[in-house]
Amino acid sequence: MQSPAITPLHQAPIFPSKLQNFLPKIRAFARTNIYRPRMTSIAGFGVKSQVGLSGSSFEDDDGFSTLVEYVGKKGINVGDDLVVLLDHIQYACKRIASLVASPFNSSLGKQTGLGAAAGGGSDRDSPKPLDVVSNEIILSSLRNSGKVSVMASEESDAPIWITDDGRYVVVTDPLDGSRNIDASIPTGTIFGIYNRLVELDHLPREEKAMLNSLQSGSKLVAAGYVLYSSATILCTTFGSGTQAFTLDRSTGDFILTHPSVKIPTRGQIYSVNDARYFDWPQGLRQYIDTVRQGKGRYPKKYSARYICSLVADLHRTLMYGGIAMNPRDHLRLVYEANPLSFLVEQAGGRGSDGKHRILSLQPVKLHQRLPLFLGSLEDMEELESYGNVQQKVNPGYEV
Ligand SMILES: O=P(O)(O)OC[C@H]1O[C@](O)(COP(=O)(O)O)[C@@H](O)[C@@H]1O
Repeated sequence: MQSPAITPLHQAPIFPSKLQNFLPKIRAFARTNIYRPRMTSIAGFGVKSQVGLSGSSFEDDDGFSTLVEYVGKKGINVGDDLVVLLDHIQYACKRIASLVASPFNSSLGKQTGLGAAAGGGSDRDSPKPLDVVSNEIILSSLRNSGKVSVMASEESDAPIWITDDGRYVVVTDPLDGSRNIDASIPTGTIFGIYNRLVELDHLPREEKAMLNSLQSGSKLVAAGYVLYSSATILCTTFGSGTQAFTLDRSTGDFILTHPSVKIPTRGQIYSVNDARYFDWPQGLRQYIDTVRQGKGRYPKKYSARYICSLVADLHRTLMYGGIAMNPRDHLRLVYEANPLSFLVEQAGGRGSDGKHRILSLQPVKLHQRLPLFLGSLEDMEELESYGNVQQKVNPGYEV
């Protein structure tokens, strides 16, 4: 059977085209007629008190705040340019959410050798079509925002220069975990936002694109991930706490559901690909052996959870505590480790390569890989006390 024709990306609607014309009416109807619980009752979060903006006018009449309202003038006011950029990023992510949930995604998700054409380097896993499509969706949104000078993505060998006067630099993994997509396992988009370094404006494009993308994570202005799972959740930070918003499919808005996310100081869960045990260094083996027997500083047996989808494993870790780790040189510093470490730190946790704080590392290559440990403060301290936890033996795993 022939695969269905794919709508060109820039034309692909979030909602079916017939519905599109009625969207304003549907939204108005949903706002007034669909029962929505008061914010204070959602998931047990007392939104108004936790967010510190109690009763502020960025909430609508229902006491709800959308992402755009939250970052806008009546909310935390991150500045008009960043609001516009964020609005375009969330739009792109809604399109990706729709794509990964599409009945046609399994035909898109197969390896087709598009990797080389899309600029996949031999050093990296060849991208699958869904990665490529997601990349194009984000690139098109960043272009349309008019606010971005450079986009650096997992899917391109080199950063893409977009416009000279864009104020921001965006680093992104457009669709992490896409290797799991055929099994409908959660995936995610990761992004980080830097200011453009104006002092580099005089350099040739390629050079300034690369140098702008290799900024240290400590310079991030904002970062976030979007989890595509049973709910679509956008979790973000602007350097003053971490907030999470859940997509309301009836209106298409991201609603603030998890204000001021705080990772528990200790969890009872470790998240790692256990099959690599025999390639782990002594320190990591000892740590895992200890906590799973309940013989660590916290005298309870730990549980293992591993989805093998970084955003999903991290989201669970933020909610329940513990450590999400990949001890081998696999994850990327620039567009995975840095944005996620910024988020975790802003939620009160720690991001480390097993030896150093991630945000203190100076990237030297765009697709630089490293071991990554993200989690609760006390768990991270205990892990690092075991010394050698980085897996340096990294044989070619098939899956
Ligand atoms: O094979 P491992 O070491 O378990 O790595 C799995 C990790 O790789 C990732 O799939 C990212 O790698 P890719 O970008 O190459 O798919 C993460 O989502 C996941 O956490």
